[in-house]
Amino acid sequence: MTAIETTALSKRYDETLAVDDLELSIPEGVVYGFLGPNGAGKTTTMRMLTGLARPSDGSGSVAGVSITDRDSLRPHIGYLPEEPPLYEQATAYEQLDYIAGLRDLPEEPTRARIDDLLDALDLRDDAATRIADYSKGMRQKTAYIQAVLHEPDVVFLDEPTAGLDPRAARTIREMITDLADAGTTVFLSTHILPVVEAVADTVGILYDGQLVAEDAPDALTRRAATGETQTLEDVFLELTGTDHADDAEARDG
Ligand SMILES: Nc1ncnc2c1ncn2[C@@H]1O[C@H](COP(=O)(O)OP(=O)(O)OP(=O)(O)O)[C@@H](O)[C@H]1O
Repeated sequence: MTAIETTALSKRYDETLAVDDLELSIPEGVVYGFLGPNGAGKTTTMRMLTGLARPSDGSGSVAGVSITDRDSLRPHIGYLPEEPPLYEQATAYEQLDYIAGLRDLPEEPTRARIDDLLDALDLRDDAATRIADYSKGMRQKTAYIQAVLHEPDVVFLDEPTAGLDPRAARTIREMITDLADAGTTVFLSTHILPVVEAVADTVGILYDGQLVAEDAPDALTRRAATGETQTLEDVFLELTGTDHADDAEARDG
């Protein structure tokens, strides 16, 4: 089964066509690196795929569930947004217990899982401190645990390593790979290209709401004509540079 499928998925905000006829077909157990310049439509896409924004046109399904059926979608997905919703007055323990309760997770294995994840991210010693007193990285770790706690089929991660120290960033990269190895599909949006190079099976590049490239990272960076290898950054800059901007201008008038 495909984990994420969209057909002509589009989102318009007044004059702005934020996502334009997006076609995705992402198999289960894949890490999909979703790249694009600022304003390309990545967050809008993720908000549609997680049921938080209604498509203007087109359709999509995640884990076999229509993205417009938000209640049915919820147990199947986890989402780490750019600005995660956390209760400032709660401790990480309280926050994660609360989320576990909302999701009706069984108490005992969930508590052990929370401890394991807190340990892995080196947050257990601070788990009884109020989130209001956390650093950006500590918040990010809490939000990451919140997104994967219920072992969803598909996880959407927006800049998961933002604000993390190198050790924590590496742990998250390893966790992403482990998730995919266990059959979870990871939809990863980040501007940190080495993270994508390290973990993604497939890379999609969004520009002006449209998918302008999609392939395995090594296929994207290999220049078929010359046999040379480019970096992912070279490919990104080439595909989202002035040539495409001219195309987009010509298309939109
Ligand atoms: N709620 C909204 N109302 C109006 N326009 C919006 C809204 N959300 C996004 N947009 C517009 O849609 C376009 C795509 O925005 P989006 O946030 O999806 O981009 P992005 O690729 O996530 O960018 P970044 O890398 O900067 O996070 C932008 O032109 C943005 O101004």
